[in-house]
Amino acid sequence: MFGNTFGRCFRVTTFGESHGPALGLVIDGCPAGLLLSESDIQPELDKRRPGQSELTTKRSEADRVEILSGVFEGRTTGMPIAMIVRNKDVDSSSYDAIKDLIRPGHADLGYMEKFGFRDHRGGGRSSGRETVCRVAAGAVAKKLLDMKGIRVYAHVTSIYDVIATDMGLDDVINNTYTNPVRCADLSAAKKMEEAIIAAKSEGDSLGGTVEAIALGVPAGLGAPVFGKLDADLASALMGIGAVKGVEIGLGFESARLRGSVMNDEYYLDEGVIKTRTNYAGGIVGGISSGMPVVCTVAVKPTPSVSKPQNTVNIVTKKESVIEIKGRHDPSIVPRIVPVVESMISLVLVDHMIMSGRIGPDRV
Ligand SMILES: Cc1cc2nc3c(=O)[nH]c(=O)nc-3n(C[C@H](O)[C@H](O)[C@H](O)COP(=O)(O)O)c2cc1C
Ligand SMILES: C=C(O[C@@H]1CC(C(=O)O)=C[C@@H](OP(=O)(O)O)[C@H]1O)C(=O)O
Repeated sequence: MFGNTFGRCFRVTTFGESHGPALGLVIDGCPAGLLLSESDIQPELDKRRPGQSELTTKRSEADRVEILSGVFEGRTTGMPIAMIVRNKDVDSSSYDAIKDLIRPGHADLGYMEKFGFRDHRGGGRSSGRETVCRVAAGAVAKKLLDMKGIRVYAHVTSIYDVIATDMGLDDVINNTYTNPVRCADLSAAKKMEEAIIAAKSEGDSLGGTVEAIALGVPAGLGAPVFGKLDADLASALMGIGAVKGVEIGLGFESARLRGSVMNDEYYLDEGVIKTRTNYAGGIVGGISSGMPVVCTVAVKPTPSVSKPQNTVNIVTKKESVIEIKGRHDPSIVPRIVPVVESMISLVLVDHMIMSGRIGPDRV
């Protein structure tokens, strides 16, 4: 079945369900010789794991990663790297009451139409829990990119109507993971936190935006027609649950500008061609320009809310009302930040290997 594998050269297959015994992944195409242990992966999983604050689902998972293969004497072997994370705090009981009701905004109906059955215990493969696998794979990608001087940072820029001020790179690097909102503007982070808690107390949820920047990306990544770098990034980011929009550079704002304003004009810096602005977000013609790659994603509010909502009972075929109890993120936005970093890292490492900048066999 296609749909569970990412990538062309650095391929990642994920498996497992949110309410099964474990989730896991296999990376095929990681070059040999990379120093790798669980301690490289765990800190990234710790940024994403649930149950860390009032702003997240109460499901309490340690998300301890185990490497099962592909590493010998502390280095990757070039063979498939398999990892698992065991589910420790599964509680399917809250789903019993909504067994026959499809949740508005969640994947229930689509999965049922496609596969012809309904596993009512949580979201299964459509659960945000699956992103634990993407973050584990992203940690390996980040290590490979780091060796080439490429770093990827994401941070929350808005939650509903609270907007962070433009942050400098140092603030993004130093502040983002110091607060539960994952926002580099600390005073906006406080207001965002209050907004999420207020929505939660009303049985509701909030969305927002996350910006990401990749530094050190060399010019020349991406293909001119198919496999454009911006198209691959959009696909990878849109493939994260709850992401409803992706912008590269100025994105939708560019539709309101004139060409003379939007164009990043060139100049010579001691013989090197550069641009002073970066409205294109570091990609022109599907190929990286050497400027930082900048993307923004729009994240919808969590679909599972406890406010009553209209739906349909799939057994009685009658209209009904659903009230979702259980453990849910009142906003997905803070928890998606490391997932965004991971998906961008996976796309970049794939292109680095594809273009020969990282050797396919050994680092
Ligand atoms: C990190 C993360 C956490 C999520 N947490 C929840 C949650 O607690 N409850 C929920 O209903 N949806 C949650 N979602 C969103 C659903 O998984 C997603 O909305 C669903 O799969 C439908 O996909 P779509 O929104 O992309 O159409 C989460 C998503 C991510 C990425
Ligand atoms: C467990 C995680 O988030 C889950 C994402 C999720 C969903 O529907 O996406 C629903 C909730 O899970 P459950 O199925 O246990 O009710 C969240 O707790 C996680 O991200 O690790």
